[in-house]
Amino acid sequence: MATSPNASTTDFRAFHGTLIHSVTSAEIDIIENGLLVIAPNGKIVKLEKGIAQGDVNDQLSEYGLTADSPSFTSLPRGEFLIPGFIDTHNHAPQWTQRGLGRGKVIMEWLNKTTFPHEARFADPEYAQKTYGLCVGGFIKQGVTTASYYGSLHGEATKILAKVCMEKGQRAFVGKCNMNQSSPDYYKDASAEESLSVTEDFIAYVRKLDPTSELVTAILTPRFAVACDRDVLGGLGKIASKNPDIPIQTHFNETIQEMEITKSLFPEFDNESDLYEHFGLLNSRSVLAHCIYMDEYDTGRLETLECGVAHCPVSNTTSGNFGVAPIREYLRRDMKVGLGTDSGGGYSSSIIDAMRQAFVVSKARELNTNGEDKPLSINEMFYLATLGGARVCCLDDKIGTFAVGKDFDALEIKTMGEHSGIITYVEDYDTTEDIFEKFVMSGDDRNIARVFVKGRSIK
Ligand SMILES: O=c1[nH]c(=O)c2nc[nH]c2[nH]1
Repeated sequence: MATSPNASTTDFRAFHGTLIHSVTSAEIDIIENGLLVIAPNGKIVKLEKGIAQGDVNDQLSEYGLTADSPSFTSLPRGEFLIPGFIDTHNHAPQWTQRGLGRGKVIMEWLNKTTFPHEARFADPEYAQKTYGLCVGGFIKQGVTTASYYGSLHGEATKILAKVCMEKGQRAFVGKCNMNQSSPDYYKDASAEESLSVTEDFIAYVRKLDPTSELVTAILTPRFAVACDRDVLGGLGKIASKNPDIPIQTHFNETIQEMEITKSLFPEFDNESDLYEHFGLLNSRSVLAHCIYMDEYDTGRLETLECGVAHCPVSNTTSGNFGVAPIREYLRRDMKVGLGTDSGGGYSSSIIDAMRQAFVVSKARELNTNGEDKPLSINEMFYLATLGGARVCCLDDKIGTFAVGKDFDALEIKTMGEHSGIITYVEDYDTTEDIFEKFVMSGDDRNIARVFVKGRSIK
């Protein structure tokens, strides 16, 4: 068993200043003079609003802290805390191919750009080096939780899980199942092998992190195109035997992919029926893209409480310009969050994903003659935080600063040495202005510290 990253933390930690988190998909709470106290186990034990600087010591005394303690942070103007970003769809092996193959449609991009690259993860040394860079790179950009696809290799995917654990990132990690429609050099040897490597991987993760404090195995059929009926059915059985294990796949991503799916599985009229038949759609399912949706598919995902991983950068820059109906998902209060789809897109930043989600929502407004209004700043932020937590069924644990949740957070700085190239903060800016400047023009230089379960990991 790996040592818990919090084992050496013995002190309470506290912050005083501006705290910003979502209340609903459309509303944020900007808490001025907030006081947040975090217990040594990483849980938030106190959240108070409107505490004057002079009253901080009184509020902290029961935790053995004062305003002079090293684990107390006072956030001056231009600095604030937000919940950590949640990347609901991320291909870890594609870290070193981001941006490659723009303009290719999905099958050409997979065959020419992606599979030759992912095949390199047969080499554990390459996996160790690349996954270290990948997980470190996402942490640097404020991703406190990621849902990762690994490659098809069991050993490399174990390395990915271990790297997340060691670096302290919360993660779902999945061995990618794919035993058809790909070249022989990058394909599971058989359905049996695909499933047995998956079960071995699940057992490994259960040992690595027995209570899923940070790392959880996730079932990862790449997409129906890449899996035969035995693999899909076998994964469905594993899902029903392991009700704590989430499932991720790609769903209604491109017209080409949907046509190939139909030709391989003619007995199903749509992808909802297909994945549901094999036991892969439930409240733990994280479905990437969900772009080309009719009322039937949308209704099934709503009824089955599946989560949608919206990946606006890859949806609009690989092959077609895919406009997912996010306003409709929000209207129905479906679970929807953001994915960088690192590799599928060119950016590994959730801040970029927020902004591109806005661009896509403007396109959707055009496509619907103004009916689907564009996303607001608050909605973009919700998708990156609480929305993502809901997609991962982790909203009882993370996504806001509610007492009892784990402290997964980003300390944002917009002035001085951390200002980077953010839109300049003027004396007359309100906190709302500064927050909007961060969402629309900030980057990783504004993310001074990253916390997962109360532990500082950047
Ligand atoms: O964006 C994507 N990235 C992938 O690796 C992939 N595989 C199937 N479908 C996919 N879509």
